[in-house]
This record gives sequence, C-alpha cells and structure tokens, in this order.
Amino acid sequence: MTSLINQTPAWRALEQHRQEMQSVAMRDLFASDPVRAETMRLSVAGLHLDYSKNLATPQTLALLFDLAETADVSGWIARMFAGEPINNTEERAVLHVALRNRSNRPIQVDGQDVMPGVNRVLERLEAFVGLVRSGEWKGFQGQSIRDVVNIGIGGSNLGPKMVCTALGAYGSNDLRVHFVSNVDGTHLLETLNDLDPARTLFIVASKTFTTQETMTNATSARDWLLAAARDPAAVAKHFVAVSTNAEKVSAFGIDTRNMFGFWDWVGGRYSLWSAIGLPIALAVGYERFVELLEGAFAMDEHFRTAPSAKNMPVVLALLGVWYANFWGARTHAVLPYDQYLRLLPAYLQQGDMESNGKGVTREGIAVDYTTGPVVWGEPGTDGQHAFYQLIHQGTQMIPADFIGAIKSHNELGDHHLKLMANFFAQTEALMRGRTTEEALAEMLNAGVPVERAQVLAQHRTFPGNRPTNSLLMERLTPFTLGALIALYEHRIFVQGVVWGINSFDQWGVELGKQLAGVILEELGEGRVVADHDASTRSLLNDFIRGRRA
Ligand SMILES: O=P(O)(O)OC[C@H]1O[C@](O)(CO)[C@@H](O)[C@@H]1O
Repeated sequence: MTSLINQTPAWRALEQHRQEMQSVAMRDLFASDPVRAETMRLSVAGLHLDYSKNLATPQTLALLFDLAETADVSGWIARMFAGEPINNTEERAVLHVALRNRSNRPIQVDGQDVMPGVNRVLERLEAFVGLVRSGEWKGFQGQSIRDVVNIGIGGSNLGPKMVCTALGAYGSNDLRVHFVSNVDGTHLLETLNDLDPARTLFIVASKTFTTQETMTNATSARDWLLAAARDPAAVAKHFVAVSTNAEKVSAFGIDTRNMFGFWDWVGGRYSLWSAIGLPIALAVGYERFVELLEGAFAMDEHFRTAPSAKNMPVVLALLGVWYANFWGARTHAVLPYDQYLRLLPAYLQQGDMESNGKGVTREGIAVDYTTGPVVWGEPGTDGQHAFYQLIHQGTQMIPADFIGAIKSHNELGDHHLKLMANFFAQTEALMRGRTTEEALAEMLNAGVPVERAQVLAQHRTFPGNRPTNSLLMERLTPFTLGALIALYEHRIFVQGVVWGINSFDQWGVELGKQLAGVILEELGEGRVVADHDASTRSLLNDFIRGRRA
C-alpha cells in the first residue's frame, strides 16, 4: 500500500467510531452484555487471554478487523512465513519463525530451503551443550566449566538473559550463566570478580561481530583469561562465538569450529531462538530449549492460520493501534505478576521500540500518525507501589498487559494467592473505577463527617475505563514462555504492518554510533576540541580537562 493508512476509509470509520465511544463506560458494557467476558477471550498454546476489559464493542473490533484487511495483514503474514524479503531496506527475509519451525516444513530463501541449515546448528548446539553440562568440556587446567559468561548487547543479550531469568526454576547451581553487555568496565569486572578463569566459558554473541561494546568486553575478557592461563591455546577452550560473521570471529582469535552460526534473515532482537539462545540451552538444558521453540511454534501456527477475529497476536495488535491512534495513548505497560518475568518489559522495549520506533513508511514517506509506543513496566506488585497511581488517576491513558500464572514454581504459604489477588483487583479497579457517589457513600458509611467526605470525594474518585489485557498461563514453563514471546513478536509485526512501516530494520541507532566513533578518537587524543556544537564542545573539554587533573 503506497498511501498512508490514515487516508483510508477503514481509518476514517474508526475515527468516527471513536467519537461514538467517547462516553461509553466499560462497566456499562459488562452490564449490558452478560456474555462479554466469554466472547472476548482466546486460548492459544497454554496462554489464556481475556481482552474484555478494553474500550471496545463488537463494532470496534469489526472496524479494527477492516483496518487489518485494508493493511493486508494476512498477506504480510503469508509473505513473512514464505521467506519473502519483507525487510525491504536491508533486502532480507524475516524468518525467526524458521528457527522454531518444528514441523520442518520447507521454507525457502532465494530458492534454498533454510531448514537443513537450521537443524544442523541445532544439532551442534545440542552436542556442545551436552559436553559442557556433563563436565566433559574441560578448561585449560582440565577442569569442568562452572560459569558461563555471555558477552553481547541488544538482541544478543536481552533475549537470552530474559529467558534464562524467566526459566530460573529450571536452572541448576552447577552451571551459572552470567550476562555482560554494557561497555562500562564495571559490568565486566563485577561479573568476573568471583569467577575462576580455569572454569569459565565465554560466549561472544554478536550477529555482526563488530559491535563496539561486545568486542571491547570480549577483548578484556580474553586478557583476563590469558593473564591466568599464560597460553594462547587456552582461548579455544574458553571462548565460543555466536555470529553470522565467520571472518571476524576468526580474526578475533576464536577457532571457527567453536562458532555457532545464524543468518542475516534473523534480526538481532528476534534471535534468541537461534544459536544466540546458547546460554539458555546451557542454563536449562537442550531439551528445555527445544520446548521453548515448540511453544513459539505453536503460537506461530496459530498466527499463520487463525482468522483475524480469533488470532491472538492480531487482536492484541489492533487493540494497541486503537489506543495509540484513536485515543492518544503514547505508552504501553507490560506488568508481569511473576518474579521470573521481571526482565520481560526490558526485553520488549527493544523488541517493540527498535522495531516500531519508525517515522517513515516502507516506501520512505513520513507518517503523520503515531507509530510504536513507549513500552515499559515492572513486575507486580512492585509497580503498584511505584507508578500505578498515575495509571489509575493520571491524565493519560496507559493500556496495560497483566501477565500471570495460575500456579507458582514457588508455592510459599499464601504468597501466590496474595500476588494474584492484586493482579485481579488491579484490572478490576482499572476497568470499573469508582464514581464520586460511590466514594462519598463509602466514606459516609465509614463514619467520615459529611464535610470532610465531600472534600475528599473528588480525590477518591477513579475514572476507570482504563484498558487492560489479562494473560494467564497455568504455569510459566519453557513452552508457555516460548508462546508468550512469539505472541509479542507477532503483535509488533502486525502493528508495523498496519502503520505501513518496516519493523525489521534499525537505522535509528546508527547516527549515535557514528558520532561516538569520532568522539572516542578525540577523547583518546586528549587535546582540547574546537569542533561540535557549543554544548557538546564544552562537555567534551570539561571531560578531557577533568581526566588530566
Ligand atoms: O548482535 P550485534 O551485531 O552485536 O548487535 C547488537 C545489537 O545492536 C543493534 O544493531 C543496534 O542496537 C541491535 O539491533 C542488535 O541487537
């Protein structure tokens, strides 16, 4: 589609409908439709979604599905799964779905089935993980590996780190997995402090193998190892690489026999299913890693085949579009009521914001409507005691996803009941709100003097009508986690399709990288600089003088 989506009749119909929805209260929608909750729910791959607490009627949904059809969402889904080069600015296919294609259905890129290559890497991963976990893989002193340090950043860090944390219940203390991403030396040094070089394995994870932060950390880690081993041959026993760039891996000094490859059709932020997931397989075992892939595959199959109205990622994506483009929502909160999912919001920040933080369409036309939201969140119940005030009574709408499990991995007394009581109470409160009359009546019943109650009533009024989605799973397992991540990946994709943008490039991170390269040279030279804008110049010169002092 070359015209902007907001120029279409489907968009205009939604604008019109938005006016009609202005005074609709969600609590009335529930009151007038006794089967609302039953009709607005979906279950897929162990995930149960209740989307009835949204500012949406059957007509809203019908209009949103029209919008999806106008944007040709189903066509784009088919194109992605068919391996077409839908990442047009980089002329690449987008095939993270091939990495978890457990059916082995052939998927062609440039006339070649990618599945044999995917399976070969998986076999190599399985063998390697077996060696390390069984203790057969030995370090330079002939000892087994006790600590694994993944060195990577962005997609080469956030995904595996989030999944390792989420599957904490499946890990073991025999093999501890650490993640170093920040170029701040503190991150590496603090991590290495307690580690024994003879028993530490480094995974240098970088799609490009050129990323400044990762290469700097990898070089310092290699120095740390060699300071103890005093033999360059130790590198082969303590360093493996995950990359698409064999040449650079070899130039760094890692034997390419210790390299696990992936492909340019795997975007960094979609790569945890590839060999980038090696730390996951090391932490929880190869079989669990495969269960993660299977969960994602189940969601992929649903996404590929279900009609829009029954398609969980499509429904969630369209509701997000509804709030972003027709209600002025600028952010989207992800609120896991599960301590193991505490890194999910940070992971989704890259997944969503690097994907849909775009201002031009695939064809390069500037858009004049909102695209990707700011994604943020913290686990419940911590978030409740920090920022929920604004979600309940602030002046902006913040659509939120509540995610929780029916059974905890750590059933301790009534902790889980208390945790989930908060989950349900918050979504109910956000939907219902409390009218001024209700607030007043409550206070009067509690014996608050009339005058005082009247003063406080406004403060104790909750507007309600704040949209939430509730996602429940029986238990957080590798399978349900895989499905959950894939759900969000596809939600992001569908939103990108509706907005007409390319969700799979990330040119916006380049300029800062380029300028940092120039400034790094200047800092290295340590001479007073005369270039740059006045602000940057004085900051640089203060820094340079401060370093000399
Ligand atoms: O895996 P690499 O090539 O080191 O890249 C790391 C990250 O850097 C980016 O290119 C930009 O931040 C991300 O897209 C990517 O996940």
